[in-house]
Amino acid sequence: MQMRFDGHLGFPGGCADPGEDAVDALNREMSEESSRAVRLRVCDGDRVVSHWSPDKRLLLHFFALEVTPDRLARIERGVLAAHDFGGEVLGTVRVPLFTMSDGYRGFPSFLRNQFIGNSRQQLLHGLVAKGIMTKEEIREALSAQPVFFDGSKEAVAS
Ligand SMILES: O=c1[nH]cnc2c1ncn2[C@@H]1O[C@H](COP(=O)(O)OP(=O)(O)O)[C@@H](O)[C@H]1O
Repeated sequence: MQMRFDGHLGFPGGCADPGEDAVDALNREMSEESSRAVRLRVCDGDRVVSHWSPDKRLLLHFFALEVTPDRLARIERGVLAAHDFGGEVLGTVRVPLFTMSDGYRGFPSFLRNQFIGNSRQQLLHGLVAKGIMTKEEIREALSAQPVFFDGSKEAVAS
């Protein structure tokens, strides 16, 4: 994912310009927000899910690409030289997909960040759709509570 200018996490992407379809728009946005050294291109078959936001009157499409660890590292380094780096994009972050022995640090803790739009929902949906996590693992992560120094857990509002 990426840290945005507004302090929220989100995915590379943005609104389509007039005359663009979702695939064209995402490929353009990725070339602005991501590495030019590593050419990232999606096609319609990479679309995982679409959500309609009645409030914003936006149709939000989520695409996923599988990359090797080496290619991911090149993408991350390349973002530092991207057109939008330091402006709209403040950097990329890897999502920790593990949970530590306290039952909270790692993925559950990551989910407590601020996410733009429905990007948290897109992340969770994508992890299940791609077989990376089960729905049960997602449920557990969403209900995990932080552990404080004295061993107590965050009070859950009733
Ligand atoms: O990663 C994302 N997932 C889902 N929705 C997002 C994401 N990033 C931005 N949005 C939503 O898309 C809309 C446009 O976002 P933004 O202002 O970043 O696009 P822009 O790059 O076209 O200016 C906002 O309503 C925001 O909530």
